[in-house]
Amino acid sequence: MLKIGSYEFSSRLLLGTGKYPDFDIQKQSVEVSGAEILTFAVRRMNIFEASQPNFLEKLDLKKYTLLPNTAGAKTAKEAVRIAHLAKASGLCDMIKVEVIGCQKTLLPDPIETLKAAEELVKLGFIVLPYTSDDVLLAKRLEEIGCHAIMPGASPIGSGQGILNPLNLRFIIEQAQVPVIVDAGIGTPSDAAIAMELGADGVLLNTAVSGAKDPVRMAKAMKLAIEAGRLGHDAGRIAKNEYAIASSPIEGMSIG
Ligand SMILES: CC(=O)[C@@H](O)[C@H](O)COP(=O)(O)O
Repeated sequence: MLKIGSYEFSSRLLLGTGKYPDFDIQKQSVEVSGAEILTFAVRRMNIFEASQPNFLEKLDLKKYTLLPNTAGAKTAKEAVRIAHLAKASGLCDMIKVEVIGCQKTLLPDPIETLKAAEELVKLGFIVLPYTSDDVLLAKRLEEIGCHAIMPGASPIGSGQGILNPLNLRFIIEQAQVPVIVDAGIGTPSDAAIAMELGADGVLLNTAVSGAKDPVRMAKAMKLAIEAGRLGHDAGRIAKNEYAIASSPIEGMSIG
């Protein structure tokens, strides 16, 4: 079970809802992924205008927990304002804090992210900040009361996979709240590695929505995340410098 604040989920895949070729493919991808948490940019939605086109309109929203995100915010103040909008729409009291500090790399601004997260925790939101893979910043975010930490694997949409597995491992080792690897996942094996490292979940979007066959990729991601988790829980063997025979013959008499 993935527990975030008072919420519990059986799927450890969190899926983004943007950039699909069309809404039917989005719907099928979401369904086969088994994801229970869907994230969306509040700024992209006409949350108060039922008559306006809505990019979540094909989805049966009763089946999912919506995780609004503050994409588009460049300051803590903007992120807090977007979070208030999301809460006022009654969609969910969880918020993914995303405060981007650089438009070219889309890397998060650590100071504004920390400020926004701190304020939103105080206001009673369930706060999931998207952060870099900085180990000490992850610690600070947990200390101020964030309910999960979402370190990036690599820049959003880059599909480069996990650039610094050691940092992710340190973040995971020290965390008492769920760690959800977010952004930069390119392939199912990237997602599996995140889970093998001990992550509690993976949030991804582009790897599925931009795949040649998004529906198949959504299924592959589901299976990879399940396999990675299973592998982690099963406990990997130690790495050895030299070979160790798989079928030991010591003590056996060979005629
Ligand atoms: C949808 C969302 O929240 C993105 O900002 C997220 O970080 C996913 O990144 P990828 O598209 O690289 O998976």
